[in-house]
Order: sequence, then structure tokens, then C-alpha cells
Amino acid sequence: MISVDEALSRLFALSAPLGSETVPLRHGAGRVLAEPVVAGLDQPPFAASAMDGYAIRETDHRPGVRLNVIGEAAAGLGFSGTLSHGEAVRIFTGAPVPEGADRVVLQEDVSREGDRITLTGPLEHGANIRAAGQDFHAGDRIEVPRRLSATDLALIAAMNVAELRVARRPIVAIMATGNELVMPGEAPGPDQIIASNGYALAAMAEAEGAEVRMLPIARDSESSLRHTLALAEGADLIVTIGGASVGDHDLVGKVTADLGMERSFYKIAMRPGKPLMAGRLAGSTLLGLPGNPVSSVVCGHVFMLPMLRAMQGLPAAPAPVRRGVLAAPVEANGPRAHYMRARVEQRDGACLIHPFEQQDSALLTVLAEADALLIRPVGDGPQPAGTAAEFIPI
Ligand SMILES: Nc1nc2c(c(=O)[nH]1)N[C@H]1C(S)=C(S)[C@@H](COP(=O)(O)OP(=O)(O)OC[C@H]3O[C@@H](n4cnc5c(N)ncnc54)[C@H](O)[C@@H]3O)O[C@H]1N2
Ligand code: MOO
Repeated sequence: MISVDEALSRLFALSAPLGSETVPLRHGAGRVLAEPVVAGLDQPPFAASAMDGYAIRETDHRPGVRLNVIGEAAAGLGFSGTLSHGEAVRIFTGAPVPEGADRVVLQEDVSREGDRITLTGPLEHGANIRAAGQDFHAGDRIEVPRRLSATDLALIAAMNVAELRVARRPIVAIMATGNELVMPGEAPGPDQIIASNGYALAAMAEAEGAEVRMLPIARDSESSLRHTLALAEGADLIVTIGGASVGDHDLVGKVTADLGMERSFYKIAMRPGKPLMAGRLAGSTLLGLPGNPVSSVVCGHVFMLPMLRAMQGLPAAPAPVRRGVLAAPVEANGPRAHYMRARVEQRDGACLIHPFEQQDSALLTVLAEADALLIRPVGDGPQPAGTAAEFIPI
């Protein structure tokens, strides 16, 4: 059995970046930027008014001063002349500030009669002008890699960039295995259960930017496994669920070996997740997860998601870890790192980790209540409440 860290580094060796593609800006949300975006212009491109009011000269900015209104500047249609001492231009928010003006007074601070205004004050300090390039300048860059947020898209649009070069979406084929499994909505036989964890893994992979193909359930026979694996052709990552352990019907290891998989490892010092396997099979990376629902989803967080990030050019890094303190004592841990299902509570500025009483790796109800995986290191002794500990938010 290898350690979790060793397994991750071997998985990263199987998770090279996949290359990039061009997408319209509208489809950029959540994608990983593969080439820097370069602003094509200054924003704002001209000094712009921040308020509705009158553009004037700073030297005229005194209570009681009277000025002639010589024209108008609106957003989209500026004033083409130059403003002199004793003059004002009616101006609206977003309009270019006319030549010669260096302040905008609010219309609330002005009284107007015909084409003359009087500054009534009290006058505020701000010039109410947004300098050209105040937000960004032509040539400013958004660097890579970066997962694009909704606001990134607005920024890129403002930079006048309509298409993006982004990492290609990893194609993930998910394949459940087992004679006992039927699909949700089907009528299970007396010895059967419903295939469940593939749905969690698919949703997790999609949220990480992958394109998921759900393969049909493979039965516990060599021919069914071969047949179903063939349907994964072209996938960047094949995720198998179940059939990974040592039982007579656990055939994923044998069949993939017969098909020529270059195995990277099998079995890790982790609980749940011991029978994890990985390798390269016919141009795809294969991640063989244990069948227990919780085991497969925990391995999804700890291994699959970091792999998908690396495939999209993000740093090859473990799942982000946070620190908190144990809200209850925990027993000594054994020879496998234990990723315990837990709930995290913020109280009085402290982050309290509540591990669940029941940690059986078949309990989806517990997993659904959990928002954290408390990490118990290999051989960790019993720990009292209040001990500092690390967890992965899920
Ligand atoms: N003698 C030993 N037995 C077991 C060992 C061991 O070291 N020696 N390891 C145990 C551990 S740890 C795990 S984890 C499991 C994993 O076994 P498999 O990966 O072979 O998984 P299966 O036997 O196929 O299934 C386990 C369990 O999960 C259910 N399952 C499977 N797929 C799904 C699915 N898609 N949706 C919902 N539930 C699923 C399956 O019915 C079984 O109940 O092995 C231990 N045994
Ligand atoms: O390692 Mo198994 O994954 O305990 O349930």
C-alpha cells in the first residue's frame, strides 16, 4: 500500500494538461483560461463623468459663482468644443468630460435659470471624474491558468475580447460495475440495489469542468467489463466504480491488466479507499474506485477532482485543506489515513469539526449531511476535543 501523497503524485503523472480550444466569451464561465487575455483598450477610454450635473473648471468651483451653459455631453455623444473660464457644460453620468473641464458639480448643488447656473453649495470635494484608464489600460493582462468566474467574463468583455482560449474539457467516462446494480427508477430484484455513487461523481466532475459520459452498468463478468470498457474509448479519464477489491467477482484489475493497462498502483493506505487503482489503458487514464458509495465519493474529492484540475492546466495540487479544532474526542487511528465524514461549525470565531459517530463507508445519509472530511493521519493517537486538525471542505 502506498501513501495518499504518493498516490496523488502518481496520479498527477497520469494527468497531463489536455490542450486548449477557442470558445466564445459567452461560454467561458467556469472554464480554465489557457492563454492570457490582453486588454484591447483603456477603460474608461476617456475621462468620464461619474455623476449627472455640470462640467466646469476647477477655478470656478466656488459657492455663488454663476456660469454660462454652452452645451451638453451625454453618454455616447460628447461635447466637441472646449470649455473656458466662466462656462459650464450640462453633463450626464458616463459622458466624456469636455476639453478644458476638470470637475463635475452635481445638479443638486446648482440652480439653473435658462442657460445660466449658479453654484449653490455646500460644494463637495470630489471631482466626480473617472480618469481614462482608471479601471485598466490597453495591454493589461489576465494571466493563466485561471478558472473564469462570472465577473471575469464582464472584465474580459470590457477589455473588448470576444473569444477565449480555454483548456479543453476533460472527457470522463464513468462506469459502475456489479451484478447487484440497477438504475434508479428500475425495479430491483431481491438481491439487488440501486446504482448511486456514479451520480455524485458525475456531478462533481461536471462542476470541475469535465464532460461526463455515463456508461451502462458493467456486469461482474470479463466479457461485460471488456464490452463496457470499449465504450469508454476516447475518454481522457475512465472512472470505474466497484469490483476493485479481492473478492471472486472483483474483476476490474484482472480485465484491465488483460487489456494491457500499465498499472501505476493498486491499494493505498487510506480509509475509505483502500483498493484504489490507477494506470494508463489504451490512451486513457484509468482511475478504479472502490464500490462502497462513500469510498468512491471520498476518493473523488481526494483524487479525481485534483486530477481534473491538473488536466485543465491548473496546478497539480491536493484538494485544498483547512484547519479547525476537534469538537469531540476521536479514537486512535490505524495504519491508513482516515478521511472521516464531519460537519464544520463556525462558533465564536473558531472552526469546530464535528466528526460523525457512524463512519461506515456505505452510509450515504451520513455523507449527505457532511460538509468536510476530517483528515486523521496514519498512526495518529487518540485526540481530545480542542485538538487542532485538518479537513477538506466538500
Ligand atoms: N477480504 C477483503 N474484503 C474487502 C476488502 C479487503 O481488503 N479484503 N476491502 C474492503 C474495502 S476497504 C472496500 S472499499 C470494498 C471495495 O470493494 P470493491 O471496490 O470491490 O466494491 P464492490 O465489492 O463492487 O462493492 C462494494 C459495495 O458497494 C456497493 N456498490 C458498488 N457499486 C455501487 C454503485 N455504483 N452504487 C451503489 N453501490 C455500489 C456494492 O453493492 C457493495 O455493497 O471491499 C471490501 N472488502
Ligand atoms: O477502504 Mo474501504 O474504501 O473502507 O470502504
